[in-house]
Amino acid sequence: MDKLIVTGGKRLEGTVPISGAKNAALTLIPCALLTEEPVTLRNLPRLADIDGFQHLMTQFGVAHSIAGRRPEDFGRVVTLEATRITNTVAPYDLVRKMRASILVLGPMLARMGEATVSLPGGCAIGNRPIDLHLEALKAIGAEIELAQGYVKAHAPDGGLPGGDYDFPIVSVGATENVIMAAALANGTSKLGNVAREPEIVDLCNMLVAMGAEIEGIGSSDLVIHGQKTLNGCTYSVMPDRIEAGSYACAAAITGGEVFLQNARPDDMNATSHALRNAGVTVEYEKKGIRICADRPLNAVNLTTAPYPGLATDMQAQMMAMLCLAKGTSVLTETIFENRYMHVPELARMGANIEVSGRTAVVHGVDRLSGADVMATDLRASMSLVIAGLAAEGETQVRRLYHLDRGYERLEEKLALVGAQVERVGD
Ligand SMILES: CC(=O)N[C@H]1[C@@H](OP(=O)(O)OP(=O)(O)OC[C@H]2O[C@@H](n3ccc(=O)[nH]c3=O)[C@H](O)[C@@H]2O)O[C@H](CO)[C@@H](O)[C@@H]1O
Ligand SMILES: C=C(OP(=O)(O)O)C(=O)O
Repeated sequence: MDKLIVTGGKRLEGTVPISGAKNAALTLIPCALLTEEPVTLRNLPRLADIDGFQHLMTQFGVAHSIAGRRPEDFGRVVTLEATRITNTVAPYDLVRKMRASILVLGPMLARMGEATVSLPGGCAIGNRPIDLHLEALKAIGAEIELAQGYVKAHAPDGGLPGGDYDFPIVSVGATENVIMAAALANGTSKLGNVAREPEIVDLCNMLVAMGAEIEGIGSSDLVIHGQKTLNGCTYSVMPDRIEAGSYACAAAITGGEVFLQNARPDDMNATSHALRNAGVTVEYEKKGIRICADRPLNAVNLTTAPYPGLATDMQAQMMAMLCLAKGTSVLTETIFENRYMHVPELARMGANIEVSGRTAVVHGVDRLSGADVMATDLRASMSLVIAGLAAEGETQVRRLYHLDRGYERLEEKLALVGAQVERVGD
C-alpha cells in the first residue's frame, strides 16, 4: 500500500490550482439520471470517489465519455448519457465504498418510478443514518420499505406527486436527494430548513440549466415546481472550498504565502474568518484567494456548523494548524459524533490535545516532530499532512486511499508550492 513521506520545514510559496469540488460533483453526476439527453460536466476532479460514482452510473446503463485532455491537466470533462436506464439497483458493494451513492435514490426514483439502493451503513466519522433522506422522499410521495439491507423505493403510478417537508435538522445529502426528485415530480414541493451549502446552490443552478423551476435558491426554504421532463446541459463544477481551505491551513502552518487559484471567496467566509482570527492574512482577489502567514499563529476557538458556519470538513485541518499556535484553542464539533480520530495521530507528532465529548482543547506547542501516522478518514489524513509540513524531520502517512477520495494529485500540488512530499509503495 502506498504511503506519503512528508519532509517538514519548508515554507510554502507559490500558486495552488484548486480543483472542482468533490462534494458538488457527487450530486451533479446523478442529475444525469433525470434526463434522456446528454449532460456534460466540466471541471470534474480526478478523484477515486468520482471514478467510483461513474462506475455506479455505468451499472445503470448510463453511457459516459471523457473528452481528451493532457494527463498533466487538472480536472476533466465528462459526458453522461442516460438515454435508457437498464438497471435501477445500486448494490452494496459499490455503495459501501462510497456513501454518496445514496444520492442516486431521488433521481432514479423520479425518472424510473422505482429505485433500490443499499443502505450505506456507518463510517469512520460517525453513524450517518439516512432517515431524513427517506422521510423527505416519502413527503413528496415515495413509498419506501427497507428489506435485506436495501432501501426499496416506489413512486405511485404516474410519478411522484410532490409535497411539503420541513427538515428537523439540516442535512446536505437529504436536501440534495429530495431536490433532485422534486425537480421531476408532477406537482410543487415546498422544502423547509434545507441545507444552504454552496454545493446545494451548485446543484440547483445545474438543475435550472436542465429546465427545473426552483425558487429560493441559497435560502433555507425552497419551492420546486416539478417538470414533466428535464433537458441535458453543460455545466462546470464549482471550485472545491474544502480543498482550498486545506491548502490555506497548509500554507499558514509553514508561515508561507500561497495563491489559491480559482477559489471562490464568497463560499469561504467562515474559513477565512477563522484564519484571520488566527493572524493569517486572507486577501480576496478576482481569480482566487491569497494567503499569507507569519508564525506563530494565534489560538482561536472554533465551532463547526451547517453553512454559513464553519464546515465540519475543515475541522481536522484547522486543528492541525492550531497545534503550533500560541495559546490554547477550543474546537467544538457539532455535526459528526466521532470526528476526532486524527487527535491520537497528531499527539504522536507532539501535539497537546485533550478531547472530551464534542470538544477538543488544543494547547499550542513550540514544535512538532515527524512520525509514522495512520490516516483514518479523508480530512483526518489531510490534517496529518499539514502537521507533517511543519514538523521537524520526516512524517510517513499511511492509508492514502482516504486522501485519494478527495484531493486531486495532492503531492503534485504541494510540490508546486515547494513542499517536499513523496508517494512511495510500501
Ligand atoms: C458527499 C458530501 O457532500 N458529503 C458531505 C455531506 O455529508 P452528508 O450529506 O452525509 O452529511 P449530512 O449533512 O447529511 O449530515 C449532517 C448530520 O445529520 C445527520 N443525518 C443526516 C442524514 C440523515 O438522514 N439523518 C441524520 O441524522 C448526520 O449523521 C450528521 O450528524 O455533508 C457533511 C456535512 O457538511 C460533510 O461533512 C460531507 O463531506
Ligand atoms: C466526509 C466527507 O465526505 P463523504 O461524505 O463523501 O464521506 C468529506 O468530504 O470530508
